[in-house]
Amino acid sequence: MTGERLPIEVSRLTKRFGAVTAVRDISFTVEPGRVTGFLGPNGAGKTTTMRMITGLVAPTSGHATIGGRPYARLDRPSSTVGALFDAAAVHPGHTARDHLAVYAAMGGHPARRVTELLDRLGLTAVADRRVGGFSTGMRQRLNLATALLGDPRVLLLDEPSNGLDPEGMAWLRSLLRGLAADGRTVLVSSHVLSEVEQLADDVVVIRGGELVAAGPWSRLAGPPAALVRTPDAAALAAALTAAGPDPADAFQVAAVGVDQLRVYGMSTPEIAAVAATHGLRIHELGTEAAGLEQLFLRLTGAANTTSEQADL
Ligand SMILES: Nc1ncnc2c1ncn2[C@@H]1O[C@H](COP(=O)(O)OP(=O)(O)OP(=O)(O)O)[C@@H](O)[C@H]1O
Repeated sequence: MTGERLPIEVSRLTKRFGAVTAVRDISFTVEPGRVTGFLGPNGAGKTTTMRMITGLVAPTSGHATIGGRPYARLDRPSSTVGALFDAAAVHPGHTARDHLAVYAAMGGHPARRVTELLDRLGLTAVADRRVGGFSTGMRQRLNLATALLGDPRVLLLDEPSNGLDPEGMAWLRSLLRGLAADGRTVLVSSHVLSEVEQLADDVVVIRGGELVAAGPWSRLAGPPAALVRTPDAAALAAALTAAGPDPADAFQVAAVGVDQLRVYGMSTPEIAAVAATHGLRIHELGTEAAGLEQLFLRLTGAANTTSEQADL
């Protein structure tokens, strides 16, 4: 099994809970050897999708496969897929060592994995303390250790960065990078843009149960936006829109305050040329670095995600 590369394929998955459609006809691929961020606001359908991939929730329609097979048809599911959902299954009276020992026994994993993972996840010093007294960050480490017990080739981690401080985030990043570098498939959900930006190579963005975008982060982020400071903002926005290139969805003009425009999909020389043609004044013209927030703004037209830590 060692070294197997197992992509996750999600194909036209839909899940309805009564009147609520939690996930609607979404398809994407999670590649081995990369960290994929699964991004969406609370209630977007991330957990439901991940539960469908691991067979915990039956889809209303569509299917998901891991290395070409549905989860239920994997030979050794608990050694192939490690999943972290929530801390509910941690008994507060158990020590971290007991907790891992119980899960190792249930999964048929060797007892030495407990000591190895306590060490790898930085939990050796607290291994004999009761989990009930753990901080959220320590609990997250314990949950990750549990997901890694079977040395799985595929990891599905639902909000593993919850409760981690900046040092914890750096640690998580290097852990996930190491797992992916070894050819594992890593899908990690978050509702915080900046976290996904730090952790992921690829991004799958969902909103309201629907797929918004999927692909390598570097390609989705695209070229940087242009920023124009002009006293003729409204007239320039109209002129740029009239001259806007195809495909229309890559081009967008957004007002930033009264005298500034952010323009996607048009170069600064092109913007200057449109302004000159219409006799409009430009006081400043430059580009801003591409980022996930801008990607998200461009894809959804959302207007209020300006701070560095912005949630979707
Ligand atoms: N068992 C269920 N019964 C009814 N509705 C559900 C159930 N599970 C999820 N939902 C609904 O489906 C939608 C998607 O929920 P889901 O938990 O998948 O989103 P999420 O993106 O993981 O959000 P969060 O980050 O808050 O966990 C929500 O409207 C939720 O209320």
